[in-house]
Amino acid sequence: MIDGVVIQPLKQIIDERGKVMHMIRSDSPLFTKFGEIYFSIVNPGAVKAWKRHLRMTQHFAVPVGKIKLVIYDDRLNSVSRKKIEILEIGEDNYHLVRIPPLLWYGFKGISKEFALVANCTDMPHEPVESEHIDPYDKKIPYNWNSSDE
Ligand SMILES: Cc1cn([C@H]2C[C@H](O)[C@@H](COP(=O)(O)OP(=O)(O)O[C@H]3O[C@H](C)C(=O)[C@H](O)[C@H]3O)O2)c(=O)[nH]c1=O
Repeated sequence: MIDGVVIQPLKQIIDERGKVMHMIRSDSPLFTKFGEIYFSIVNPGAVKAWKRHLRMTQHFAVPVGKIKLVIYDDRLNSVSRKKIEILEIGEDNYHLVRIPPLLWYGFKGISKEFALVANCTDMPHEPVESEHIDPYDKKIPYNWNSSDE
């Protein structure tokens, strides 16, 4: 596991009318501070990568569809430096994932229909505190065309 990444199963309360899907609450040990909640839609097969936030901690949940979420640690003094974490999360494997600042991450839509990524952050979005590199940049040892088998 990459140092600082937390993966927590989330509850779904299902009945004949639909369901309630938990995400995060202020008395959760994962919660620090509220910044913003926004949603990212990922089309099937689309890759949104690589991104890195300098100050923002993010909490992802995917209540619709499914994504492959890949996180890469190249933090200089990290105990998990050079480690890659590959997770498949979505409505059928419903989890909250905390991504601390300074980790590279990206995700790919792997469901038949679009996936919806809900992101609860500890600060409002600021374009200057995030960095982006090409999904196929050799700096990150992961191939988005890989089946990960
Ligand atoms: C988040 C945001 C984005 N934008 C603009 C910037 C781009 O021109 C466009 C698409 O943004 P981006 O390519 O970053 O979208 P996603 O790939 O869905 O990523 C977003 O949602 C995932 C989950 C992340 O983790 C990112 O940090 C977050 O930016 O919207 C804004 O103008 N305001 C905003 O608050």
